[in-house]
Amino acid sequence: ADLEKDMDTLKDGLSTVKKTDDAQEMQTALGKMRQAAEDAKKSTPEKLEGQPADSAQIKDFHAGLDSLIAQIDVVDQLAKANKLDEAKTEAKKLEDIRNANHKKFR
Ligand code: HEM
Repeated sequence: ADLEKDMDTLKDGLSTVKKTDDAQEMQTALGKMRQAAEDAKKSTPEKLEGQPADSAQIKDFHAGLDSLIAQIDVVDQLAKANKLDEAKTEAKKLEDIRNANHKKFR
């Protein structure tokens, strides 16, 4: 899928994670977010077009997505333990990661 589509999937997933009071629904949304973040690594942001795959900026882009995936897993563990309030608190960090990376790559 293209990067915009993956980003839209992340957006929909995050909105569900923030809203839902159902641990199963939260986990399903996180699973879709995780897949989209993995898939996004196959794309090159417009800003970085023409950069070699081993350039520092492309590596930094991948690292940003890996940090998002790591935090998705933190939220998922809490959802799995049915700790939805804690999961939502940790989900705020997904927005921090988004904002920091959008500043760099969007
Ligand atoms: C939960 C986290 C995130 C959400 C909800 C999110 C959401 C979005 C949305 C809605 C767009 C606009 C898509 C469109 O044009 O239709 C976008 C664009 C973009 N995002 Fe994210 N994003 C997230 C995390 C990240 C991360 C971690 C990175 C990089 C490591 C990133 C990189 C980008 C880039 C590069 C674009 C512009 C697309 C392009 O250059 O082709 N995003 N994002």
